[in-house]
Amino acid sequence: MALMRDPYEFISRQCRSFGSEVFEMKLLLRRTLCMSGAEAAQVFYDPARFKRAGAAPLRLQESLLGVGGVQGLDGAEHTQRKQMFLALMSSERLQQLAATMTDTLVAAAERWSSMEQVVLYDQLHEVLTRSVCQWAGVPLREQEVTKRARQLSAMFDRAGAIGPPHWWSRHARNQAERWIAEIVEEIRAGKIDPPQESAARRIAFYQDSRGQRLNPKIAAVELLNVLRPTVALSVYIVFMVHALHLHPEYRSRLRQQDGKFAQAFVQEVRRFYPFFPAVPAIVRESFEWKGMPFEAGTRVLLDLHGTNHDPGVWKDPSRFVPDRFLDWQDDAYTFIPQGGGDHLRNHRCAGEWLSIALLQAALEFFVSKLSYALPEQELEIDRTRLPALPRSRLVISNVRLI
Ligand code: HEM
Repeated sequence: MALMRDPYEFISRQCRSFGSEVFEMKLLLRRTLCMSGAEAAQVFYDPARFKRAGAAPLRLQESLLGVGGVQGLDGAEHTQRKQMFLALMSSERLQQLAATMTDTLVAAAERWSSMEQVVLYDQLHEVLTRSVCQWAGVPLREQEVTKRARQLSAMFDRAGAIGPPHWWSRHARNQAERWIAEIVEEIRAGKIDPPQESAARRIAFYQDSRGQRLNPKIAAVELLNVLRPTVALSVYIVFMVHALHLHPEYRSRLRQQDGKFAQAFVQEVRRFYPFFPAVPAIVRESFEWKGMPFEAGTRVLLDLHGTNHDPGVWKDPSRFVPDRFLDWQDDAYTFIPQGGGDHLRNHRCAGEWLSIALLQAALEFFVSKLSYALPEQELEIDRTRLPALPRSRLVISNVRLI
């Protein structure tokens, strides 16, 4: 299928060939509308027009997302659950996680320095698993780190695959949900006592509008909604190291200047590199847009990657130019690598600020704290896999802490 063969470019390419921001196609035998661009995003993030219940394909719920989590909620129930996630993201807490990740990177780099070659993508899964479990109040014994890192990474790294890798992703989700549901029950029983402000405690004791706690399986889905995507930041960190390698001219500015240029660099990594291709929703009530009928119940995909590369908004969109973000006016619909609209009212990523904080800390680590080389390898980005990655998964060598 064309979308699976070319997940990142398909929608924007078709839009260009039809000369329209919206077109119709059949996806898994269902009529599906695909939209691209900032204007499309503004319509897509209007909760009066779209809902999320039933939007995600079953194969993604069984692997990447889980069933019963915030992604599939609408209206007041969504806002209340989303508030719980956003309450975890104070800047103080994010700085704590960034500091934990940097310490974990330093410890890992000591090991890497005795290795001939380090496959960064794989190593980062363990670094981020250790860091986020500690921050979120999830107990993790040393001997289970590798197993849990594999389970958390399989949920995003294999979810989009076909056949056995996808089944492994589903199996990993089942195992991880069982692990976390048990932890939730132990927290409720007072056998584990994570810190007050931790995700594990907040989610275990979260109550809905009727004063009901989440059932342990759904609580596990939500706690995994914090752990899994934090480990998925390994994809962006690999892209960041890839960008540093291809653009060494930025290194001295990153070392010398205040955080503003580092932030611009991180934003450009999020804009430029392919990660989440598109997000789905269902038309709530029929309406028409750009001459296209949007009938109630139709599935719609919003093109995230294509919107971030819209030549009408971004000058030379396929060039990596961090400076474009130095005077960029933040807006909710033109730059949407982690969804658009409002973080509370819409389904925009709950972990966007966390992502930026960790990417900035990782950037500082790779620029100022680590010396390394890139041996010969296939650095070309494989855009047919989901998520896209350099074919080599990014190998570094001659690692030394500075
Ligand atoms: C690794 C980089 C990340 C990417 C590319 C990413 C991307 C996204 C995207 C595209 C969405 C859906 C937006 C929509 O449906 O409109 C989303 C939602 C979400 N993300 Fe992220 N995300 C990332 C990291 C994180 C992190 C670190 C966390 C938590 C710590 C997180 C938690 C969530 C949650 C809970 C939702 C559901 C929000 C809702 O349905 O209201 N994500 N993310």
